[in-house]
Amino acid sequence: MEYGSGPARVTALDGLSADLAAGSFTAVMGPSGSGKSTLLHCAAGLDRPTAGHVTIDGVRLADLDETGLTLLRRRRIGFVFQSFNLISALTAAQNVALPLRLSGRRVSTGEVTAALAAVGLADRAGHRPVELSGGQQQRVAIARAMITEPAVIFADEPTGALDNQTSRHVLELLRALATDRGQTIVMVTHDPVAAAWADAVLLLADGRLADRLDGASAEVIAAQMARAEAAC
Ligand SMILES: Nc1ncnc2c1ncn2[C@@H]1O[C@H](COP(=O)(O)OP(=O)(O)OP(=O)(O)O)[C@@H](O)[C@H]1O
Repeated sequence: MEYGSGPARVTALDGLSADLAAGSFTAVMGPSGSGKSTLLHCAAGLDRPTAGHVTIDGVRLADLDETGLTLLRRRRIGFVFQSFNLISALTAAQNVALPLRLSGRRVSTGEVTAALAAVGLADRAGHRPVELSGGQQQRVAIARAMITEPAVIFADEPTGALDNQTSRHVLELLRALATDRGQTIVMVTHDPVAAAWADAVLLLADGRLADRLDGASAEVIAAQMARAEAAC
């Protein structure tokens, strides 16, 4: 994936190839500028790579026009961001229902209540984001991401703004989505403790896949990260 042209050209991803199995939980790590966000954006169909291709749930993204891509994102992909990105004027329940409304599906209260219950917030359905803690807001964001039963959930630093205890709760939820519901989770993180919840860690350096760690502990991940940062 290249940005810009001429002397301003930047190769953000270079020859990176990864196959993420359905129902797997993958963490993406690497020094600042190593291409993590670019990878997430390309993989989620938010950016089109200048070369190479992305296949999600059997669909080649390059074969879709903008409308097709938008529909795929709405129906097959969920997003969770570091800053929660909830709509402040809407209640928790209305925020969770939004992806269903956007994809033109009828919204049943039962469905929304079930999603909020799955993240432990059944009793906060009528609260607006400002009336919820950071961890509760992130759990609403996860309920919103899972309501369409997407094939893949992309999470960009989902615990970056949370304390340890609250992060743990959010990571348990993401882990359960992969293990219990077979959803594929791809999470960018700087935190080796968060990454240790994943099945595998992709370590990027300079837009390339520098290493892949399977089932590694937080200590092993931290040591590899330190090595990668020292090499930068
Ligand atoms: N829109 C853009 N235009 C030009 N260059 C870009 C653009 N987006 C990213 N880049 C460049 O591509 C490279 C990878 O950036 P990216 O944001 O993917 O890194 P990152 O690993 O997510 O970094 P961080 O941890 O700091 O968020 C960087 O050199 C960055 O400057």
